[in-house]
Amino acid sequence: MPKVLISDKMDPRAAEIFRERGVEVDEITGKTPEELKAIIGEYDGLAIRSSTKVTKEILEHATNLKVVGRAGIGVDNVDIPAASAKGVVVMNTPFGNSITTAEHAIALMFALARQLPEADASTQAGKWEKNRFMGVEVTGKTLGLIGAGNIGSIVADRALGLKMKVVAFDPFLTEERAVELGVTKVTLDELLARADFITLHTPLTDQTRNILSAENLAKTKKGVRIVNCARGGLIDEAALKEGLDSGHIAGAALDVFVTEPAKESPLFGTPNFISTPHLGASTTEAQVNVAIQVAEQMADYLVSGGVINALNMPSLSAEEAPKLRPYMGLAEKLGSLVGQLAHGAIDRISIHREGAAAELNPKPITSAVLKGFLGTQTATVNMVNAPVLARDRGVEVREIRTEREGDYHTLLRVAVRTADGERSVVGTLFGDSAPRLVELFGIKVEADLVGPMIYVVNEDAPGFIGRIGTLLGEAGVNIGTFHLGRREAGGEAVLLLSVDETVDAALLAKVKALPGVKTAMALSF
Ligand SMILES: NC(=O)c1ccc[n+]([C@@H]2O[C@H](COP(=O)([O-])OP(=O)(O)OC[C@H]3O[C@@H](n4cnc5c(N)ncnc54)[C@H](O)[C@@H]3O)[C@@H](O)[C@H]2O)c1
Ligand SMILES: O=C(O)CC[C@@H](O)C(=O)O
Repeated sequence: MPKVLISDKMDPRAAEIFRERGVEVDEITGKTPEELKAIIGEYDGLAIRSSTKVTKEILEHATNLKVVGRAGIGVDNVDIPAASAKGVVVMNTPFGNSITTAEHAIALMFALARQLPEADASTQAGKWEKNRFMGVEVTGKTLGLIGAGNIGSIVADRALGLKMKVVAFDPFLTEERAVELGVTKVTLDELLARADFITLHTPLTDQTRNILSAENLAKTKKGVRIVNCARGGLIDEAALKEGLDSGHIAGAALDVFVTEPAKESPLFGTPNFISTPHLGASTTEAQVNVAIQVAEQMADYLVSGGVINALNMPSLSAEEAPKLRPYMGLAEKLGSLVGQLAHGAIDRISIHREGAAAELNPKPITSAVLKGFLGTQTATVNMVNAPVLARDRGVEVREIRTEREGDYHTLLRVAVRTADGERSVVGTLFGDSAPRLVELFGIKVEADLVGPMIYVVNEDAPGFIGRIGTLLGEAGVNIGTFHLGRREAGGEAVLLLSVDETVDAALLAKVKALPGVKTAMALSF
């Protein structure tokens, strides 16, 4: 039974769902990194929010770990490259807390517009400073949205409902989507010049870090009010403090900080500055949503191989998984075969799905081909990092589908481009489950690709099979299966033999020395 650790505070529904789905679960929160290292080896899954830092060191101790599930959106606390290198799938729950976070941004915008926290503190201090707190309306004002993804678009919807005008800066926002959202797509400079309120909704990346830098803050309209419920680091906190002190910025509300927990900050105590302790996702509804989603996704993966919302692996639903599994087995074998046989640099792999295979989700099949192919070059490849490794090695990957059925009702064809031209291997599933090679470099040959094998290319001539059989027999090598194919009678022939143990180089040299043999290689699957 797979075992999961919930290491951050999470709604109890998560543990219930794991148990209902046949996954053992421990809830142990508040562990130090050292304590986590000591226990992580026991677990197949790790369910977290933002407190647990899944570092390279933790992953090194996670000998059984298969999946990290983030109950939330941001995965800044997970070393995804290190997880990918270990074949650990990293998932998040991209939608469960979006409404809640958008509502928090709107709440902070209103809190700034009417100075609610300061008015509250003053009133409760018995001051009744009615004349001190003069606010502004949001109606008719321009909201500048930096990032118009899930949360940004909900904020836009709510702001439009409040009769604000919304301008958005997001390099990935299409004109069509902007029209659909009812926002005007603008450049960052236009946004800075026009916005009465600015709200940020991007991830923290090299492009977005300090997107509100001192220079950009200086380009904002005097009296601007700024909200950040996305990630600390999007705003230069020192420059923000200067802008508030000078009065250029009328107010700022931060839910997120460069350093969290933010126990101290030069911003604390600044007039017109509001802060919350990373509460964007903290509503009962959002926490139930993300807890349920993360547990369902992780249990699907651990129990049936379904992959949803993974950041380092293609999606694969729990329904698809059983259907795709035999194809992934076939794909890996074909990738491995072509990796073992094709010589020289390969700069392109094409994966053709034909007949029934054309209907399937291509991504897991592609990952499996690449895993098989790259597995002949490196031991550290897995389904998760295979596409990245292929890209890093300059291998272009093409996915091609043909609905039409040929001789077989379902086929996978893996073709590689080498300096000598394109070479392909083709396989099918017998009985929809048993992987079988049916063509090798243009020659029809049916074979199971299992265990140690010998591949021989020879001239088709009488007596050859007897000679190789005798040679292997004399060397004490037992032949399991024997598969023959040829281009035409008397032409080039291919022989694939499965043997009970790997043949050594000396025996292989004797095979190569047999009359008519052009190539002889040991293969393994
Ligand atoms: N405060 C919280 O508790 C809380 C809760 C949930 C999410 N978040 C954070 O909110 C942020 C947004 O989440 P989301 O679900 O909307 O993400 P999303 O991926 O749906 O949207 C992000 C948007 O940012 C845009 N973007 C990327 N690079 C950009 C750039 N250089 N300039 C402008 N736009 C850029 C993307 O195109 C995308 O549209 C994330 O950082 C997430 O971690 C915080
Ligand atoms: O888990 C939380 O409370 C914060 C979540 C939030 O930062 C997110 O990115 O989803």
